[in-house]
Amino acid sequence: MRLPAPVLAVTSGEPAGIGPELTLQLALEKAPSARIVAVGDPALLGERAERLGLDVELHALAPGEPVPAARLGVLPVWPVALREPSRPGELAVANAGYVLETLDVAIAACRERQADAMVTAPLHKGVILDAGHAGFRGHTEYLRDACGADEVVMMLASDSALHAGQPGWQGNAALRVALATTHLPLREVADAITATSLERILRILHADLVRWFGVTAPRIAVCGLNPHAGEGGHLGREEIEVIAPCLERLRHEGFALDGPLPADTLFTPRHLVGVDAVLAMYHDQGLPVLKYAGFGRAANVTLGLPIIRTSVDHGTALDLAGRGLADAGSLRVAVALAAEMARRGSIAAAS
Ligand SMILES: NC(=O)c1ccc[n+]([C@@H]2O[C@H](COP(=O)([O-])OP(=O)(O)OC[C@H]3O[C@@H](n4cnc5c(N)ncnc54)[C@H](O)[C@@H]3O)[C@@H](O)[C@H]2O)c1
Ligand SMILES: N[C@H](C(=O)O)[C@H](O)COP(=O)(O)O
Repeated sequence: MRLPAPVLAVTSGEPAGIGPELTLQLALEKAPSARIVAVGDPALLGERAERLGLDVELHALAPGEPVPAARLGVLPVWPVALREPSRPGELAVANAGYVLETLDVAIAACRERQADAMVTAPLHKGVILDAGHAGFRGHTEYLRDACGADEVVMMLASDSALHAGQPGWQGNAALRVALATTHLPLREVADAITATSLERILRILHADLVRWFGVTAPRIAVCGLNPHAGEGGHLGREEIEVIAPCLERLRHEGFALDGPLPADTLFTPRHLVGVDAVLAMYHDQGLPVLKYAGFGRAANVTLGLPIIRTSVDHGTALDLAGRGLADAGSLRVAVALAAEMARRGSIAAAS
């Protein structure tokens, strides 16, 4: 069955960061896997294209106008107006509302089936908080709330094809790291890991590995929270009181779960053999490993949403913005992953 190329709404992210220039590069792909529509300010994108000498023609779409087939050098745009002009590397609180509006446009388009998936270029959490959007934590949490989901799971996945070819790589071709907690101060992490939250997260991770990644019987390795997974209770009791009982309950339902394991050795190549995903207990337990193994060659995906959302594995890189130095590799992986997920979704819906 030949399906039409999926439509991906790509939010161009923090206007002072590298998001706009990376988004423009998508129009220069010779073999695009999807129909891309950027969400952002056409004047901003035009200014960045000119500054960097990128030969991209912007095509602002009118409301209801269909997203055209991909054409080299042409970038369709769903226009959102900047609140004030933006300069590379200079954050402006006035534009925080603009960034959030780009997300709202993409979320609505996915929910109304005008887009098959959304892909997000990086935003700057600090400037959104400085602008007064109290409680903002990141795309993941914003999407959870906007879509009315009880729980979502952040997972970063390295691109297996690109990754396996890298010199020196000895681990699994693909590494997937999901998080039990996301953007929380470390001080709050232990209290946030409860039997209920952990069980919900493992159910979402298991179901979405099957649904979106074609893993028939996922095997998930689960990190402990404390050093050496608590050293038998001497270095913390969360493993004994919360994590292990939760894993045991789910094993009775047939889940293939290893752990809780000491995170330092779990992430060694030998222990990752046959593992489909690792569940880390917090952001900086899991993501440094993934980023060490494949920064710029991995994508972030939000599991448990009613829509498809992927993102880059990096931030706004204000130091590189407007200089043409930013690597678009992760955005390409995020686009390829979203396109693949959209195709899987269409095939499942058609069968
Ligand atoms: N998906 C997202 O929206 C996302 C992801 C991560 C961080 N962030 C946000 O970005 C902001 C800045 O975060 P940070 O400084 O910790 O991380 P960062 O990823 O922006 O920068 C870290 C380092 O990596 C480099 N780098 C980042 N992206 C690169 C690219 N594409 N090509 C080449 N080099 C690149 C930067 O120049 C810098 O040296 C923060 O507000 C953070 O919350 C957003
Ligand atoms: N935790 C992500 C990372 O380090 O790559 C990043 O902060 C993005 O998170 P959101 O997708 O929730 O914005």
